[in-house]
Amino acid sequence: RTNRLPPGPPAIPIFGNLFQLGDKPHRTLAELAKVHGDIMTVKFGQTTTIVLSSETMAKEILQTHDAISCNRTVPDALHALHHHEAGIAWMPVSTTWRNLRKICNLHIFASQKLDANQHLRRNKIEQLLADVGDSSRIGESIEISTVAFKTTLNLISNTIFSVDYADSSSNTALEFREILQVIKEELGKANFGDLFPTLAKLDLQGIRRRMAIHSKKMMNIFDKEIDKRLELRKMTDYIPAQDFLDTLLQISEDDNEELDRNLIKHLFFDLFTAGTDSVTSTLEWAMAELLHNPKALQEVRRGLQQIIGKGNVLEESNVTRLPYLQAIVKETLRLHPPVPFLLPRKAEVDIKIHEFVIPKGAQVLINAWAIGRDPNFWEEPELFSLERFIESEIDVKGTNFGLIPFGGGRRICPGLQLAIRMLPLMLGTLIHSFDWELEDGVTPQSLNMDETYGLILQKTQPLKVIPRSI
Ligand code: HEM
Repeated sequence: RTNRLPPGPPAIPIFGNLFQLGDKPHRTLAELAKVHGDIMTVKFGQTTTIVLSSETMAKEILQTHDAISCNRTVPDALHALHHHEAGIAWMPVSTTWRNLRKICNLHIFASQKLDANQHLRRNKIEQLLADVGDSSRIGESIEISTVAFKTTLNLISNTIFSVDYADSSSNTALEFREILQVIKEELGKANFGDLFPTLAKLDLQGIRRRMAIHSKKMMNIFDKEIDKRLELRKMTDYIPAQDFLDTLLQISEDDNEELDRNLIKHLFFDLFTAGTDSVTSTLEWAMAELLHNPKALQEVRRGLQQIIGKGNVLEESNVTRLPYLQAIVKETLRLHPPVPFLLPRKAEVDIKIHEFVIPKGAQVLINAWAIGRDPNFWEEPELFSLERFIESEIDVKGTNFGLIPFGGGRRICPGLQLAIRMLPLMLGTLIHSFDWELEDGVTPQSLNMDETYGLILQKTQPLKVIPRSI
């Protein structure tokens, strides 16, 4: 029987491509995985979506059939400004996409490049320390997602432009943050056009129109950054900034066919939208899990004290010697992958996996959340345990299909290398420099760990903690 797919549950879309069962959105992923096994069909409107929820199914798509499933189904909102044709995350696999990936891998996210601009991130970590230090002096609690977002946005904006976009005193930064927020809200809305593609052009909810207005504003900010830099680059005594912008302008000057201004701006759009919330959410979950599991926190802190020493700062190069710090990042990404269904893929032809055929044109979602908790792959999957990654080869880099928070195959997240530098650096710094107290009445056991399912998997109750200087 090769053409049968199991029927799906009654599902209603909560936004774009994603689903809610019944009235409990935060249980959605658990329901999908536990009730419906490792392959499930969801039909709604004119769309058919196949959800895959096991390591073996993920491997079929991300490895065996990657070549015929590596294009995306694109949310209608992203047709604004033709982003789906120029943005690396959404355009089909093509010569332009390959070039952009090559540029990212070789010139932006390569180890030597990230080594060369780590001072940009170091500065932002010092600012994080100063901000948290201010709160600790007056004994006030902080929302981890707020400081995590500020630091992540600054880390990314400095890595790209050598500027602070999380610095509220500049108008551009303020405007940028507002636009980013509105874009995320529009992208998170249930869009009728995604379910009935033949009606999408009518844009009944105005989502595409508003996306176009805000994306244009964001592109204008990028234009200004590019113009400013081009002026600087004309000066004879200009010293290159070692950031992404300089690198991309150099590549564009060498060969404008390969990379023009439009592609650069759409690339920035994707880097900011893909990078900020995923890192922020992971950091918040990692802190929450450590406070929920004090023994794990002690273990990570002990390692930091031994390797870094009291009063010294953590550097990116120290992380390889801190296995528990690396393990906490992996364990957090296993339990709380920020992009729980990865980004959607599309079956270009009928795809046969095991005894099923995924029909041509169907949207394929890989449930990384369920795979990270699959008892057939993980021992005691609900248990938060750093030990499972000590002396284990399992990594997040797309070759172990039981742990795929960054996806896999051709479309694996290109920001992976940057993310796995930023996360331990921020997390290690917060743990090494401060003791963290939960607010009155909250104990490690009673800390709320509910997940809310939005564009990104978030903590339902933001984590609030009081830092105490060590
Ligand atoms: C914890 C952090 C992050 C996680 C978990 C994450 C996860 C993901 C996932 C699941 C995908 C889709 C992969 C697939 O389809 O197989 C993706 C794609 C992407 N990510 Fe990330 N990401 C993170 C951070 C970043 C950062 C920091 C950047 C850049 C600054 C970034 C840029 C991108 C881009 C450009 C794509 C699209 C790639 C393509 O379609 O060719 N991500 N990411």
